[in-house]
Amino acid sequence: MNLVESLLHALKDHGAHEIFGIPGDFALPYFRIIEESQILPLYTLSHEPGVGFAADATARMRGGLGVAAVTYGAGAFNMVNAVAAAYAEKSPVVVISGGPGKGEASSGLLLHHQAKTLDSQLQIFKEITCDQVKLDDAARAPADIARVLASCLRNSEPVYIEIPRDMVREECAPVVREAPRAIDRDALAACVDEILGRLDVAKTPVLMAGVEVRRFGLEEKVADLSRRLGLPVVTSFMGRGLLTDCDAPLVGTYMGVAGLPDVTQLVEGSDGLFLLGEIISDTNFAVSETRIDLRKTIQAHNGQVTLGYHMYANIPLAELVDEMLARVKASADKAFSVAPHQYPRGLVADAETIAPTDIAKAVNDLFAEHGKLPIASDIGDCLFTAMEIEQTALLAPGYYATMGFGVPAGLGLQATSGQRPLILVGDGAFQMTGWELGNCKRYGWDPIVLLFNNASWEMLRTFQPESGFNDLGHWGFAEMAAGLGGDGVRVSTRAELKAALDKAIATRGRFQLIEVTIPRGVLSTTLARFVAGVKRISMK
Ligand SMILES: Cc1ncc(Cc2c([C@H](C)O)sc(CCOP(=O)(O)OP(=O)(O)O)c2C)c(N)n1
Ligand SMILES: [Mg+2]
Repeated sequence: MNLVESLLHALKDHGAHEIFGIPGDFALPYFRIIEESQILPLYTLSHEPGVGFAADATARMRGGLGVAAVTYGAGAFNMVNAVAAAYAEKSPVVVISGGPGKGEASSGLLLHHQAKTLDSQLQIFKEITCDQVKLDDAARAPADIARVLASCLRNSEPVYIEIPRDMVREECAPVVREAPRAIDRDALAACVDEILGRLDVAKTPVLMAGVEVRRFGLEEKVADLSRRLGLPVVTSFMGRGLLTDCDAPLVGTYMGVAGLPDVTQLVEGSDGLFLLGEIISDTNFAVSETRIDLRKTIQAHNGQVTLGYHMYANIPLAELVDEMLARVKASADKAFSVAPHQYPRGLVADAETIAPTDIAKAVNDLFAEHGKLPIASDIGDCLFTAMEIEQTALLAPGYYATMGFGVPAGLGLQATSGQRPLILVGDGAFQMTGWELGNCKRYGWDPIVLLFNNASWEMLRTFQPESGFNDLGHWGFAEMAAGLGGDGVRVSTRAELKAALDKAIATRGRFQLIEVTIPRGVLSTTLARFVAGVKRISMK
């Protein structure tokens, strides 16, 4: 077996299901082996940011590893932002880059695609990955690959693998998975004792499920644990979509001043807030009505548990949840029932213009009639609108907040799960990566795309209305769909929106782009609450 085949088998063995990529001359040799070996399916896209976002989405949607394959220099550097997003949001993406062969590295010439030194790329990716390797020694390669892929899964963070292009066909032994790292069982037991003790004395304990619960495949177990403990469950803004298909007492999404008052009160009034797998970020906690004293919370994330002023190191989330389940038996007297939140429905299909919350109503009506679709959302008001849509699987960069994620993530979602996605994207973000829809026809993907066209960087305008640079003008997105291989329609009234969604859900095999004209300055209910809340807090 050659070195690339050994890597591909290892990727599959560690949970990769497909590869997204764009080749280059430094990558052609290893792409050839991907293509001829058929070990993992390869999907090529048009721009490396899309490759990174799509690979990230496959890991978020299905678990396991996402794989983004690129060429050296221009390709890899083009993907830095998407990998940074995956790192920030703890998504296990394996970055594979072709690289200069060992012979050419010593040619004394500056190589094309080289930035500063030949190692600059590796150095830059060290800042946004948890482990790295350059496969320049076939004898060492199996152990190096095992180490790096184990790091990727253990930390749920991206890793970087560079393949010198003259190494790809070197004979290489199969990769043997690293043994799981041992943990201190006594420390784990003491930690669980302390957590259960804290929760037991709390009058209003609450469990907040964060993204690590999904990343480590723990949703069902966490739902079971919350029922046994009799804890109401909320998700953070980033964690929206978690536990959707589980039998958990899920109250809603905590968004501080921008969220539902009863959820905000439940979280901010709790004397036992258990943050499980949560990223302690500003988008999750900075807009609290009453500042949450994080020192009084129980925080389990990044492989450690913090209670008050002390911390238990090396407590993997999966081990913690398993140990708690082993200690807490089901107890009917702690059963906790939650009145399901009523999301807006019943769009009036009339000649009125469309507000983002009308879009949420139309989608909720569609879900009620045809069943739910998983959602991939970009950032902007489309993501705030997603908070008004029924709970469903949701992929979105809710913390790192990069634009451009939505469309490629929807393609990755459909490629890895086979499910038809609903993509929510603003006009500004669509201008960045929306063109990846042109790849749908080759692969038979047929997302439904709701393009929120307010002809503006509206989120920026809400905070700086005096700036004219937020005006984007009207692009004819609907007319462009046909040229990209899909169907496009522009809608300006609520009746047109309903008709367009009815047609889209009934049409398979071609992407359906619905360009929704939204009057300038009209925000979703959630974003309006967020802006008012942030302004109110900033004046305190
Ligand atoms: C890659 C990238 N570039 C710039 C930004 C800054 C930024 C926002 C965040 C705050 O940093 S929100 C926003 C405007 C988004 O416009 P659009 O997609 O049309 O959505 P909407 O009109 O609903 O705002 C920008 C430019 C970003 N988040 N990501
Ligand atoms: Mg916009």
